[in-house]
Amino acid sequence: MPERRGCGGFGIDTSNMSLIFYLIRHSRNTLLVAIATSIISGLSSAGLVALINQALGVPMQRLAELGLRFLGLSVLVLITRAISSTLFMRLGQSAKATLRMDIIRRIGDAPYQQLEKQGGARALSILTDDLDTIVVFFVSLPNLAMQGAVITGCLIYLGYLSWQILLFAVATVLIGSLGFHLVNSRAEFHLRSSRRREDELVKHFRALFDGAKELKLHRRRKSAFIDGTLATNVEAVRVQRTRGYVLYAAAASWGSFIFFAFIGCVLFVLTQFFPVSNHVMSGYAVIFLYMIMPIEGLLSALPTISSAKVAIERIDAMHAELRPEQTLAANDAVSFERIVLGRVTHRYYREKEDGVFTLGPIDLSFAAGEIVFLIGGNGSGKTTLAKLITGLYAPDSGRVLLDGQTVDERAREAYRQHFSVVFSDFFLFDSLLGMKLDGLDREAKALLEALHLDHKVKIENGVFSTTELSQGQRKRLALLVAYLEDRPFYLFDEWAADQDPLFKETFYRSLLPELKKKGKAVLVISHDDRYFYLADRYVKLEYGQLVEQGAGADLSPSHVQSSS
Ligand SMILES: Nc1ncnc2c1ncn2[C@@H]1O[C@H](COP(=O)(O)OP(=O)(O)OP(=O)(O)O)[C@@H](O)[C@H]1O
Repeated sequence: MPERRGCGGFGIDTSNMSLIFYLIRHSRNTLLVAIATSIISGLSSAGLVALINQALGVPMQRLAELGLRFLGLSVLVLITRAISSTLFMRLGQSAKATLRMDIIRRIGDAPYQQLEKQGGARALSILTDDLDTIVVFFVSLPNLAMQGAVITGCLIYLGYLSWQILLFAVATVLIGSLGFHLVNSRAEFHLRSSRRREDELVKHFRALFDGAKELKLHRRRKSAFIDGTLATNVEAVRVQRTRGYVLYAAAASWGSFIFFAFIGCVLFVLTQFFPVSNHVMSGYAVIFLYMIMPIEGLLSALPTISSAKVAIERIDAMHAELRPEQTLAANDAVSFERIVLGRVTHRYYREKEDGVFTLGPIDLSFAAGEIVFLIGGNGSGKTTLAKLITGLYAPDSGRVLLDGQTVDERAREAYRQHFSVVFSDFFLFDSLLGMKLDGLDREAKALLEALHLDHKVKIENGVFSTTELSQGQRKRLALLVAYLEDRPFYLFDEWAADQDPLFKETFYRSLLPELKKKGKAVLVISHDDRYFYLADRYVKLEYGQLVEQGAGADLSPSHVQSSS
């Protein structure tokens, strides 16, 4: 049975499950122990208050016995608090690691088209800020649980002293929560908006580095970008965050006010209607004093809880959007005879221009041992066609056939393993990832020499000594990686554009024929018209349509002859 891929990380399909539930399930036992110890610790603290109050009213000879119980409870508080803090700390970090790997795997499994559309800014911001927010929440959980337990314990003791007061306390909590809920939902709205703004900011932060040359060379551009675009976004985040936190502060003040109003009503009003003994009265006072800290603690933790909620929503949303490709696991492809494109199309919808670019319908075929040149003007759709041919894009309509078999979603991952590609916007990893190491260094060194890179780059255990090279040299290194991949279909997107004339010659006259001789299919996207005639076949695109094709020899080399 072929292995089915495309599930969430850790082999669990999390697609229909909120991540937080997945996390809770993932570490259920630890979480249960951590919560239980927090509650025990909180209740024991409340027990200490009850003991203190009891001690105020008992005869001297019972003090020793109460003292022993007090000592026992104190030790219990100490141990349970230490256990719960440690466990929650570990849970926080493991939640972060789990979520991080889960998101990374999701991104790895998502269709290229989706990644291209989404861009990296939001994912980066989730992988850093949102996950940190969740850790902060986990770390504050033991305190929250303990404070909750202290309050519950105090309320129970209050109920034991007087059930009427308990009822009044419950009514107060309900009224308090109602007001709090109204403020909180508004504060969350501001938090959400500010997080979205921050995604934009991450994009601009990148431009600050990627566009450093363009900014340095143009003072007004730099000032428009920094004082305009960036400052506007930074300011918008400041305003929204401030509004959110001010609302939380208002909610916390409201909570405090309600609590003190409750104490005032009990001590100064209700005791008039339900007279109590001095002992019960002092019990109320001790409980109220003891409850102030945890209540303030809970109220000040509101932003942490809400931020974690927003972070989880964002992770869930990204999870839902990054639908993994339902592919079968793929091995390296050995060979193929023919790849056929049957009336394939691809459309880009351009929101800003309110228009579409349509490539196709295109009929094409490629055979092993053949060199094909893909030519055409800028924006005619050559790179888009390359992404369709290599399986990075699924056709919007039409189909791709590999040796007569339709390449559907399940087969696409295996299909992609047929291609070694150097795109014009290629990315160069600093090591030969995913390749077998035996003999690799030797082969790579020979290629470094052939590509005149041996004086610049060394290779040791598949790791390049540097990738800090000129653009043309980096392209040669990318070509080396493609060579070592040794796959049946080679695609070069304007590879020779950055090469000096000598290397252009080597590329078109030696490297390409060599690949052909090895039985590889080769597709070369090129604007070098002086070499077009070297192709076995050429295809020409204009405005997304295949307008011309024929034998390379039909394209006159007169240009070459006259210039040489
Ligand atoms: N990711 C994208 N989203 C939306 N439109 C796109 C995207 N990529 C390309 N396009 C549009 O599709 C058209 C074809 O682009 P493509 O990169 O395929 O052209 P090309 O023939 O490779 O051009 P060049 O010779 O300049 O590299 C262009 O008009 C471009 O604006």
